[in-house]
Amino acid sequence: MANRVLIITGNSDDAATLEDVLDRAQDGPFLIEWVTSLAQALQRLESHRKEPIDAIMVDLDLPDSQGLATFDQLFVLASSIPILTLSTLEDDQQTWDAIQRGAQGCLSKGHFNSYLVPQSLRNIIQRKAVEEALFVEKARASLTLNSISDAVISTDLQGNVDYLNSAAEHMTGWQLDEAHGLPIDSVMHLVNDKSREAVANPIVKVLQHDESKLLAAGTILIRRDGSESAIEDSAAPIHDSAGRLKGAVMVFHDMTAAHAMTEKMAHLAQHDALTNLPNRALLNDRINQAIALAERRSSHLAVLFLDLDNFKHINDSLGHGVGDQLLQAVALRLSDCVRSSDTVSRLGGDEFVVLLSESHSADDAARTAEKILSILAMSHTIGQQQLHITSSIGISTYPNDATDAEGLIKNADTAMYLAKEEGRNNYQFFRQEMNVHAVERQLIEAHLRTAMENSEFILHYQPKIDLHSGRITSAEALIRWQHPAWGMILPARFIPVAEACGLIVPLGRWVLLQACAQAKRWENCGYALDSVAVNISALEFRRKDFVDSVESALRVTGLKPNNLQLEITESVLMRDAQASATILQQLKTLGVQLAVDDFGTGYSSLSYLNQFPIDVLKIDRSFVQDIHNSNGIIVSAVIAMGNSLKQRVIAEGIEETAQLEFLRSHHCSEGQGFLFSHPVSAEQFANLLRSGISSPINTLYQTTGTLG
Ligand SMILES: Nc1nc2c(ncn2[C@@H]2O[C@@H]3COP(=O)(O)O[C@H]4[C@@H](O)[C@H](n5cnc6c(=O)[nH]c(N)nc65)O[C@@H]4COP(=O)(O)O[C@H]3[C@H]2O)c(=O)[nH]1
Repeated sequence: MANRVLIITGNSDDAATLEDVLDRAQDGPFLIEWVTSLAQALQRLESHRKEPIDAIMVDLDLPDSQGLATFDQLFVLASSIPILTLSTLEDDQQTWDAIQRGAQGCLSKGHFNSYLVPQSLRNIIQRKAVEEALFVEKARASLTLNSISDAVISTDLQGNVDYLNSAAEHMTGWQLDEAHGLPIDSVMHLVNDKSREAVANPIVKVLQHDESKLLAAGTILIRRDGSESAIEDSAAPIHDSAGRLKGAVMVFHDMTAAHAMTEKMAHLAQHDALTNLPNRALLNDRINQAIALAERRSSHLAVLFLDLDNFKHINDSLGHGVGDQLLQAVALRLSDCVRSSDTVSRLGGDEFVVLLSESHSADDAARTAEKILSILAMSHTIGQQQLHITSSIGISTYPNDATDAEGLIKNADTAMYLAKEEGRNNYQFFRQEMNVHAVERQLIEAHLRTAMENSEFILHYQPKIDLHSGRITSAEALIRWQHPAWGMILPARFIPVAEACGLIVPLGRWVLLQACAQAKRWENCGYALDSVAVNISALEFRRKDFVDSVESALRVTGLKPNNLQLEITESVLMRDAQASATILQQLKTLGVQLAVDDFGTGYSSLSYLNQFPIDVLKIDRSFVQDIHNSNGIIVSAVIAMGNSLKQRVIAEGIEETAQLEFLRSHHCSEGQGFLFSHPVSAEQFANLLRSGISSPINTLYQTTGTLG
């Protein structure tokens, strides 16, 4: 491609010679433009962008400008174009000055006809092009280095800093011009994060061994202002084109945020997000560590499995927000109950596990469990509400109950279930036979699921007797499970399982329907029964559709509401007395009779009892059977209370004539128990209705004469 050359000279001979030599040049082709004055030259350069000039040849002595002033003015517009001055030998100083100011060289007048002229011109054009490319390359490198987030710092062969990019300036606190020439160690002060001892700069090692080096892990860079950041990366040698070592460069970046993020991720992986307590994974680690320690010291440890009683009810009725806050409050209280060497963890839901890693004896664990029970039972203020909650705890110990984390947790869980069955708000130590119990539960649950479809349940009925007339007043329906292989199973074995897995709801509906239908059949046969009584479990009682299901059973069977008695245990009623009062009121509106079962065992608040629309109080069997030892103090007090509240009192579990005599003499109106009859099938019950009760009661009536 032709190179465009601008010749600026007032001397037409010089111009002609130059044009001639360039025209003939083999290094060409050249396109020549000739102007005679500086003004014309400047004018031409204005349009340089449109038609670029590749080189300028200028005589500094022009008609309108002389000497270096000519060069200076020209250079303002043509700094990127290589310029050769045309001079005489006498102009030596001026030529030198022009080169100092940016000229690429000079051509001596009198030698313009030489083949060296086009050659020199070609050389300076090429050199300028290379310089330009280098400049662009350097600008690009500089821009890139200053816009990356990695810090880059380089040194010469002696390890003195010769470059820092912006990120390195920011991270070290040193500007390039301040750091330039300083030893790398004074600009980058490195220490180990743990030992705080100085760490050798990898640049020094690179210069010693002429090979790349990684920065030691855990290196901290101390900035000029004393602040610190964790850094990571490597250093490498810089070689010249001949492969000689010229210096070293180090690239590094701030790991502080990444380290913090890693730590946060590790924390999240091992902790429960809601309570910030260790989760199951971390708990397992801690238990395994504690076991290893206990093994070396031949000591003990204990695992407490804790479950909140009726937490689901709080969650369902007050919302998950309140439930979450309650769990957080429980987490805090639990943490306050134990030593710092112990671990409180949340497994999920309302299940917590406490590891007592320095439990010296079972008594230690029992004391902690008692402390936890009483501290959690204290009221919790959540927002505007005062919440009351109890908990059930199962305890397993190492090495007695299990020798690994999984076994200890599992056995404590099993013991916790027993604590629930024992009436909640208590703790139980694991015993090996509980495992048998747990396996049995699972088996029962599996069989329960098909028992309904296979019609394996039947109802037995136990008569309630008017203790003054001996008449059968009503029947209590009691469920039995006739398992094809296991035989007759009593409710104590399967009702708690059905309650725990929710099967009690369909089962309870079936009982209600069957009992109402049977009562209606007896009514149709002309048997005068006041009512049939049905036991209602906590889960059924709290269901929103419970009142509807009672109403539907009455409608379907045609039994009058007043002929149905619902027995609800005292502890179920008292668990949330206010809510219970509402449900009882709805049932009362329906017209059914309401009885408090197991009365005396559930710590009733008498003020509530007074508000409940209760018809019947059933004195728990344990009090009746204790009449002999306690002179019947509780029984007589309950009878007196029932009479004053205008509630009928029924005594459960009458087995002995002496008990019957006591009850009658204290004006207890009704009773049931083996003394009169065990629970019997519907047919046998019909026989009883026909023939009446043949039991010591009749003898009693005969000997005492009058009734009531
Ligand atoms: N030692 C002794 N026991 C006597 C005597 N008289 C009656 N019993 C027993 O005492 C229990 C009375 O029922 P409960 O207290 O409501 O206690 C019931 C009740 O809580 C529950 N249950 C029974 N049927 C149902 C049902 O259909 N639904 C629900 N939710 N629970 C039921 O199972 C519990 C146990 O029922 P059963 O095994 O049938 O046991 C019955 C009955 O057989 C006596 O003189 N001495």
